[in-house]
Amino acid sequence: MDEEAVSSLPLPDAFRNFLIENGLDPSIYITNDSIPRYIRLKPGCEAHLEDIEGEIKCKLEKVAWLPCFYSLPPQIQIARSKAYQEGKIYGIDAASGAAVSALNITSGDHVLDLCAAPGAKLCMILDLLGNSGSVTGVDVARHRLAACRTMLQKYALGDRCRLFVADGTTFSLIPIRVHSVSKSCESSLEEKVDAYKEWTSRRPWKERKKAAKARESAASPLLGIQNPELMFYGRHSGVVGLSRSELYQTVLGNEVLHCGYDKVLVDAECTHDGSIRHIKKFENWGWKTLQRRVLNAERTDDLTILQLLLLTNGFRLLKVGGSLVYSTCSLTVAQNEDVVEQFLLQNASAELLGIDAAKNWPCKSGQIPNTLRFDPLTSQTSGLFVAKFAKLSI
Ligand SMILES: C[S@@+](CC[C@H](N)C(=O)[O-])C[C@H]1O[C@@H](n2cnc3c(N)ncnc32)[C@H](O)[C@@H]1O
Repeated sequence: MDEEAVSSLPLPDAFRNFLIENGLDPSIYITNDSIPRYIRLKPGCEAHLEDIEGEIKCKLEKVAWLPCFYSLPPQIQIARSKAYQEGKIYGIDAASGAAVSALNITSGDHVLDLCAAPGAKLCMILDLLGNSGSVTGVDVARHRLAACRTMLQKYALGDRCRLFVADGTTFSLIPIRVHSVSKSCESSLEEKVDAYKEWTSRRPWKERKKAAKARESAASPLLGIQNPELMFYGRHSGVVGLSRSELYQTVLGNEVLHCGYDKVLVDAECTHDGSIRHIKKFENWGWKTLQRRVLNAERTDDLTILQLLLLTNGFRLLKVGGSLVYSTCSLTVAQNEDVVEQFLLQNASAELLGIDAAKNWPCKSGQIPNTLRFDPLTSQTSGLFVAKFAKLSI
């Protein structure tokens, strides 16, 4: 694409310069306004498809390469529809759906979602698990995780989920199956006094005060590392009946190799440059804010450090034989292939895997074989980078 055509794209200068500095071709965003919206139909709701189409007054096109996904024109609003309000459909980009599919979730898996909020991928993972396994969602941003909790409740998907406000680079809790093995022999009656009861949003004042106090002290660096804040847990998440010490039990050294998660998703914080819908929000907030808060070179250097730390900690919590998907909605090499390369250099037990299902996916290979890149022009989706790793025993 020649320079004139690039400069006529409806993109802010700061963003266009960022793309050029990172060797990205701005022409991939040319189809911007025609990229469809995607929804995922909750399993079991297929019979309602015609009613849903009637409600939103448009035909839903089945996405041939991704089960349960449908596309619709970008201008169609679904938020007011009954199907959306009743949780029969939820919005999730098809590339995000592919990242979750790459995890190959199977019945009974214990899954860790290390950057979970606002929670579209978490919902899909829970959908895929049905009445088995568990999901642990972690996010450092309390308000975003609160939105995630609301989403789980709306779609009635939270039964096997627990949510923690925590830093994913240091989060250390393993899936609850380990606690359930040890709890009968190790817990004293005294500990059981503070056993978790069924979760309710209407917690007594005394309990809320205690939680707020714990949060306050967690903010004070002088008082050392605090337990992550448990923000939500479903009835079958394994939390109900545990004492605090059982919930916050961590494992030592190599134990995690056997007791860790079966699957881990690290959908890392990034510059979001693959998602023009996200970038365009800065039209209202001011392009200067985009430059300062998102595209700033110093901040992106910090981001790549954070991404590597998140990937490393997610992998640490994976059991041997388990698999991890790393994704970002950035298309820069620095936040993707470079992070993957660094990670592989530092982790001899990590193997970069091919993604079988991807043979039919409308995406390109990344700069490292086996990694994938979705972009708006090639894929008719938001931009997304996906890499999958296995944990070997060494
Ligand atoms: C790309 S978004 C995740 C989107 C989410 N997976 C979904 O599908 O809706 C990245 C998330 O990482 C979170 N985050 C940033 N730094 C983090 C950290 N150190 N630990 C855990 N989460 C972090 C952000 O708050 C943000 O919610």
